[in-house]
Parts: sequence; C-alpha cells; structure tokens
Amino acid sequence: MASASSNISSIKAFAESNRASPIPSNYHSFTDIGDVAVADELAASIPVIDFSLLTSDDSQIHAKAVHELAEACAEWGFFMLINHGVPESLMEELMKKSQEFHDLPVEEKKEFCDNGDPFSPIRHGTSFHPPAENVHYWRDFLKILTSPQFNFPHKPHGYREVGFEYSRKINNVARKLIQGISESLGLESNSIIDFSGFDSGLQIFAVNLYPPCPQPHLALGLPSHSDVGFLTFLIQNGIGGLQVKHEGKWVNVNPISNSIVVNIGDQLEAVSNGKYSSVLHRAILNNKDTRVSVVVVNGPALENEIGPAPKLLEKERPLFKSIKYRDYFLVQQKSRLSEGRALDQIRYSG
Ligand SMILES: O=C(O)CCC(=O)C(=O)O
Ligand SMILES: [Fe+2]
Repeated sequence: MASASSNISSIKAFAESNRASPIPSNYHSFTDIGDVAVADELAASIPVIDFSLLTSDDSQIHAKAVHELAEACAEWGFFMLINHGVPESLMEELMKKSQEFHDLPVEEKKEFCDNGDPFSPIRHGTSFHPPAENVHYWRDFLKILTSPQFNFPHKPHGYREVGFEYSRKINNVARKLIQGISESLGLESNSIIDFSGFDSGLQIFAVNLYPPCPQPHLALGLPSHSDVGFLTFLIQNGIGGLQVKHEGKWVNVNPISNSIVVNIGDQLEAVSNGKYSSVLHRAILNNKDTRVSVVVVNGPALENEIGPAPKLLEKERPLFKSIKYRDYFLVQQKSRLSEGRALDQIRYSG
C-alpha cells in the first residue's frame, strides 16, 4: 500500500520501489478532467524558427527571419529552433550525463540537496514547484546557477565540462535571439541586452526527471506555469510530455529532431509591454518511460530593474510595473496562484 508521502525525498527511488501501487493521494493533480483535453490538430502549426536565417548577413533574409520570430513570439510565445549551431553530440552527451547524475545513489546526491534558498548555487530534490493545495509533483530536479556563478556538480565525471560548454553556447544563441526580438519591437538591436545587464545576467540550468508513473492521468510532472527570465531552452531524451497552452487548449509538443524548444519568459512579456506572451506550459507523465528534460533559463542581471522598454512607453501606457529581477524571482518562487501567474502581481490593473 502506498502511504501518505509528504516526506518522499526522491520520486525516482519511490517509483522504483512502488511500481504497481496506487500513487499517494497528495500526488493527485487533476481535479478537473476537462483540463486534460488536448488539441493535437494545433501541434502541426507550432512555429519553427531557423536560427541560421536570423543570423544571416543578407539583410533581407535577416529581416524576414525577424518578422517570423515576432509572429512566433506574439502568437505562441513559443517555437522550435532549428539550425542553432549547438552540436548534436554535445546535446547527447549532456543528456547522458544529466541522466547519470540522477542515477547516482541517493547517498551521493545528498551533498547537493535542496536547502530551500532559491539563490543557492545547486539544488537537488523533488516536487519543488509551489503546490497549490499541498499537491506534489512526480518529478526530481537538479537546479544550478551557471551564471553569474558556475557551480556544476563534480559528478558524474565530465559533467562540469559538458555543462559549461552547453550553457555558454545556449547563452550565445539566447543573446542573438534577444537582439532579433529587440529589432522586432522597433528597438535598437542591443537595447534589451544593455538595459537588462544580460551579459552578467542570471542563467539557470535545470534537469527534470520524471519516472514512469503507475497512474499518469492522475498526477503531473510539473503544473501549469510560465518561466521567469527572457528565454527558456529545452531539450529532452526523446520522450514526450511537454504541453503548451495555446488559445485556451493544451497542445502536445513533439520537438523535431535536433531542435531546441524555446519559450518566452515573464521578463520578456514585461519588456515587450505585453506584445509577446510568456506561455503557460506543463509536463504530463506516462507509465512506461523515464522522461528527462534539460532546461536553460536566460535572464537579466539580478540587480537590474525590468519593466516595459522605455521607448515603447513613448507611444503606449505601461501594462507592467518595473521591478528588480531579484525581487520578481522571489515573487515567482512563492507564487501559489492557481495558474502560476506571478506576472499578475506586477500587472497594472484597469
Ligand atoms: O520538462 C518539461 O517539459 C517542462 C520543464 C519546465 O517547464 C521547466 O523546467 O520550467
Ligand atoms: Fe517551465
């Protein structure tokens, strides 16, 4: 019999020793069955952005790519990035090492355990997303601040090196996408980079591990939320589970081969004064395969005030208050709003 489980410290270990049990009731996430409905007909229209066109020296090709980027950000807040230049072999190696980290004996992972401080350089644990009503999530995680510090675990062997290389490469891709996004808003290419302190900004690296769940339709890996920061980059181990909310419906995301899934975060919605939306997304479960996702969030410097770009406010009224990224980060961590919309806390009403 599965018992009450608020003290489960590793879902992976729990799932391995309770393969057939009913899951503990505090992992039941779905109260409204209607929320499970999925609009698969929309999956084919998920935008695809070709990074090599965005970075082209040909100004016409570049301008067309900026336009497509703007459309993807405005209509979906989310896209698949292809031809991004991050080697496939690096992504595979990173995925392998990330999985190996979670496979380490529980004893060995103890030194990285979550101490509850959101700015802790390394946090490892389970079910950290703020539960709405004491609901837990079927996920173990590793979260690392890769910038401004760099704090990769020293095990498994070689993880630091591959983690460093991947984080740097993603940061460069993020920088160029943000330049394109600046242009698409009618701002100078470096405007958002400069006023947000992006070059000394916070970069968070996270590994989510979702073990098979005996009752996948009752629980969630991660509840509906939007991400902090400017842009989030996600790769996975070939197992699906990510859903994004589009026009009020959940859409399954099945990334095309060698692409990186990118979504807009709350700070870009604020900077764009609501033109680009920080998309709601969640992770669902299955009962067969362990799913691993590696997520990198790229954002402003912690001490910089982030709000609508001043140039946009020459012609429109602000929809969001400016707030230090550090303070926003804490608001989001504590947010227990049902849809995880920390953004509502800095939105002007009326
Ligand atoms: O694993 C996934 O598909 C989603 C992960 C995610 O949204 C996150 O880590 O913020
Ligand atoms: Fe997310």
